[in-house]
Amino acid sequence: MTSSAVDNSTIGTNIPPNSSMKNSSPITLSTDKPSDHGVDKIRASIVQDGSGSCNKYIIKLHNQNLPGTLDVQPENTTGFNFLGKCFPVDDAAADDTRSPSEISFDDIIWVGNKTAGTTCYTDHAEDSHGGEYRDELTDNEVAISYMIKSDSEIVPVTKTLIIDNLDMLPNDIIKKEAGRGDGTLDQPETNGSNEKLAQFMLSQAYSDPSFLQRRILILINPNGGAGEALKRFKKYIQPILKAAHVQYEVMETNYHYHCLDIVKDLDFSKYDIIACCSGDGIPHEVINGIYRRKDKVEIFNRIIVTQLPCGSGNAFSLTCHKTLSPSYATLSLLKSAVIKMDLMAINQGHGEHAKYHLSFLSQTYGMIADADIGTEWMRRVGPVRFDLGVGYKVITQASYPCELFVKYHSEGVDEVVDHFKSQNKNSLSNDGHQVSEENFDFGLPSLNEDVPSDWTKVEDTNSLSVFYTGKMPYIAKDTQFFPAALPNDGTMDLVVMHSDTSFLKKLEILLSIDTGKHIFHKDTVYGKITAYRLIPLKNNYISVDGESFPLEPIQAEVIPKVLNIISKDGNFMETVLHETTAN
Ligand SMILES: Nc1ncnc2c1ncn2[C@@H]1O[C@H](COP(=O)(O)OP(=O)(O)OP(=O)(O)O)[C@@H](O)[C@H]1O
Repeated sequence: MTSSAVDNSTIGTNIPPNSSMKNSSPITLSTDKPSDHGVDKIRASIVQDGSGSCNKYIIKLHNQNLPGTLDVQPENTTGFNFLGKCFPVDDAAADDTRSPSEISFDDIIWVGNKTAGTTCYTDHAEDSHGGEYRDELTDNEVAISYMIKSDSEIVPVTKTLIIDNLDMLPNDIIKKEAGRGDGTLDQPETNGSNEKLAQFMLSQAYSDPSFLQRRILILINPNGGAGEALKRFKKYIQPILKAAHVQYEVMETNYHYHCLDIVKDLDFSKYDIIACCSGDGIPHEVINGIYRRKDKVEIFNRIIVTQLPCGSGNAFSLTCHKTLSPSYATLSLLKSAVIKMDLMAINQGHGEHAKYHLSFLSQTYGMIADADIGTEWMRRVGPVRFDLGVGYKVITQASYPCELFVKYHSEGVDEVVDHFKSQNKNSLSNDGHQVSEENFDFGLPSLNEDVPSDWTKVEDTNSLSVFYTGKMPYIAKDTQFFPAALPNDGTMDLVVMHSDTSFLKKLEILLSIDTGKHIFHKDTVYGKITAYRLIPLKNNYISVDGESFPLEPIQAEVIPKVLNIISKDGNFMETVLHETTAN
């Protein structure tokens, strides 16, 4: 286990943004000379951002550009391919428009009133902190760590800035000398130290600077991502955590389901965030490990669960951090606020054999489960095994008979779109909802009883090819299986497809899943449901969050707002419905 301690003496607390800087323009005072400490110092001004970004200020550098692109090789961090579509690197980097002559507060991850060494990323994460060189800075100097682009990822650097326009900062940050009567000011001074300057800058960098106090447990599945997970952590994630001076511990999983054992005995009071450096399998285990504990209510109410994408399937990160890049996801972890997410309670067996699990992502039976779990033996051919599996099943018109009952919330795509429009804007903020024991008294009937009368039997399930329910819109990159999925609207999304749809139409539907437009196809059943029961009638597979579950009757219901997750911009990744319902 490795750990890194927070240095509270150099981390500021929240200062409400002060409006006294409105309409200010940069004024360069050129009073301080860069000192000869051997630490790079950059002259800069804090100015209002005219670009229309959410941040009020940016830092303009004088006569010096940011370090150029660092020589770090990109990793392939993609999820699995879907029908031959392969995207080797994440789009986040392609959309990245950092300027070499300014620093956005969005990129600043740490501000200190003492230097913390000049940090430059190296391949060896342990070295990336630089020497712990510390030095008092003068009144208008601050040390910052910020992110710069490096190929398809971002990496942290630490520099000292000499802020040249202190007189433009809010009044409570600096002490301006009494006016000389002519409306002009003498050279401004800070209130005795640069601490408030650092705090002010931190309040611009973080919507809530207390995010830096969140204690993180990193769970790494070293086997994840074809054995690359640990390397990805060390190369892309750990340097950022260190540069941000956050407190974290690292634990590795040593065997299948080890995470369940870790969580069983974990002292959760030591952490605020559980960050899974893995695929979607480890978050599934963390959530179920918590569910099995007696103190689950207390834990669910306090702990945040997130993923830093290091596996082969990283739908959690893609949906919430909106990226498959470990470094961009880590930046999102540091900066983003918490929202509540619904989970799904899964039941198999009845009476004394009844078993319950929680699912955060999806459940599937039919062609998708067959192409995923049924091709495990082809694992060595890589992610393309899934494409081959689906292709084969489409060509052979494979059907997966079952009985299916659902409790509809919105039936058909039109109702779903109406619901999405009404909910998308107002269901997202964290309204302080608290989980209670009642949330875990599931309302599902026993599996040996009939379903309630307000559930609907889905027709033609003898020719079912796909049954898929999910809580997150993306199941992989460019695979918007559930474009109407919302974090906490109390529903899960349902897709059903049939094998007797013609080959060409089926292909058309499957090829439009990348844009989410398959839901508008008349041969796709799309709805929002609050519960379902599926009775499989064919020897096949059931997959829950990508894990193989017993092939036996299964039922599920939504448990609203159980899980604290970190979500960039407070919402799930945009889908086709954000475009079609925008106005
Ligand atoms: N050290 C380990 N050795 C073998 N399996 C492990 C180990 N640690 C965790 N696991 C198991 O690996 C499975 C997959 O984990 P995860 O989702 O993190 O990785 P992944 O790369 O996305 O994997 P997959 O391709 O199998 O979905 C989980 O079921 C987990 O229990």
